[in-house]
Amino acid sequence: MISQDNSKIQYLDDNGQPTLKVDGLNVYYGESHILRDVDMGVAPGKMVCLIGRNGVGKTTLLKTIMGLLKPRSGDIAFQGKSIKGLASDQRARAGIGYVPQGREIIPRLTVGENLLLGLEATKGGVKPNAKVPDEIYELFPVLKTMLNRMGGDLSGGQQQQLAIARALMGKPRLLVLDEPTEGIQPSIILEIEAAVKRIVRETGISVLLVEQHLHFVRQADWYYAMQKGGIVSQGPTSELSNDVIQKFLAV
Ligand SMILES: Nc1ncnc2c1ncn2[C@@H]1O[C@H](COP(=O)(O)OP(=O)(O)OP(=O)(O)O)[C@@H](O)[C@H]1O
Repeated sequence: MISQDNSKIQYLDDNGQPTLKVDGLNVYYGESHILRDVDMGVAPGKMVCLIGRNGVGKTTLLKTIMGLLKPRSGDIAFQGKSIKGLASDQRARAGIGYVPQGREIIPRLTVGENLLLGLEATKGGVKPNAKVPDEIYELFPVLKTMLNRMGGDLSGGQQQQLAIARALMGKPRLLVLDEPTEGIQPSIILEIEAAVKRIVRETGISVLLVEQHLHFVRQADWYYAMQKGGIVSQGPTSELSNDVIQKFLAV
């Protein structure tokens, strides 16, 4: 495995100003120390995957990046500027799209209405007569056929696609996805994986995701492995060793 410090410097330095940079983050729930001195980052136009067993702090890290949890120490910079003082809605408007675990689709709104809610993260907000751009349907064709269905009537995989599409409506520069394939059937996992790859390739949006499926993890450019609230290993996913896979993925 590559040594942690060298690879970290190489990864972030070779790619220009990082889209996201997290430095020395410490987060507590009450007195429980959950994140310990976390340093990590996402380079522009890259896909970065966070791996680790249940309960190691992956969701806590994403929530802290989104401003839903307050760190006790450390800094978070987005496109070169600290966002530590910004509330979560301000982080969304600054260009960070978030799809939480469980997706949070509004069940009693239609697919179309759920999509338009994503415009709240744009400067103009939701305007009357707002439309969903065609690119969204090109990425997720199933949504076009279901525009008038209630969000709550969609399958888990369809809801996940809707949640990612809704986040894209906010025109983010960084998309943060918390286990997008959790509880989703294998054929749909491949569709979601392909859509995320296409987003990175065609739009230049950077992606940070938590993922357990090895095939999906391998699509990322870089991985960070977490254990007990700290980053314990990182490197290009092309160099993921069996040892790392055994230790950090539920395969
Ligand atoms: N609201 C909370 N209050 C107190 N402790 C919490 C809270 N939420 C999470 N924790 C604890 O923080 C630790 C990290 O949880 P977190 O959800 O970040 O882990 P994770 O790696 O995302 O795991 P999973 O894949 O199961 O979601 C766990 O020990 C968990 O029990």
